[in-house]
Amino acid sequence: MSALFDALPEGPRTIAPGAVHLPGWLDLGRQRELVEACRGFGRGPVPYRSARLPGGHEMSVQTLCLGWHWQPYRYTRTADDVNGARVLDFPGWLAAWGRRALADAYGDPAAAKGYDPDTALVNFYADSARMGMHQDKDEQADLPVVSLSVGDDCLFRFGNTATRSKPYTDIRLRSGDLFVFGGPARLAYHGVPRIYPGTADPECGLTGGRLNLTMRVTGLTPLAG
Ligand SMILES: O=C(O)CCC(=O)C(=O)O
Ligand SMILES: [Fe+2]
Repeated sequence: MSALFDALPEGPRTIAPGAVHLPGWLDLGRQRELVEACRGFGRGPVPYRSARLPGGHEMSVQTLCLGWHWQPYRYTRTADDVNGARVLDFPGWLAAWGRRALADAYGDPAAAKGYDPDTALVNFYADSARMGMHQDKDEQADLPVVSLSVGDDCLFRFGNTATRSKPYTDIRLRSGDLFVFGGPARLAYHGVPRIYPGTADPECGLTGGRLNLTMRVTGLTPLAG
């Protein structure tokens, strides 16, 4: 296990082949660092916003993107549904966290070494925000998604690759938890049916709500978009 991060209070839990939950992967100091970084991203050229779905419905989470801008359901370099600005570059330190996450989740440092995420979606959930069951399938690469959570606990529902309904596993994701899904679980449906307000340790850097960052490999070329 990495020296940069505290020893895990519980070991990794395999939820499905390719899907691993590592409770408490980020210590409180790292959680605060991530919160601070995400606050800083919001002062960048593109603010957090609630994405609008093609049917007109606005998502209840507020999202900011790094590297590539995601809008339902595609990636572009500029935030065309916000203010047209180019999103911030994907930070090198975050890619390093992603490699460490993969090494810890799968116990395969060699495979983790080549992981080079080029986009991240940072989601902020207020108390009543939620995210419906969906697949992360706008990427053109099949490399794993690395998910980090800080702030209030949530109910995270991790399902199967065929339908948005059962069978699924309900997991409580807490501040500092890492969840990785790749391989046969890469296209599994997942969602966040609820947040548990007031459950975060204020020392994590967030006094309310939940922050989740997922990093991914788009498989898009830098000249596109
Ligand atoms: O908030 C989470 O834990 C999941 C977020 C998610 O599924 C997404 O951004 O695609
Ligand atoms: Fe997702």
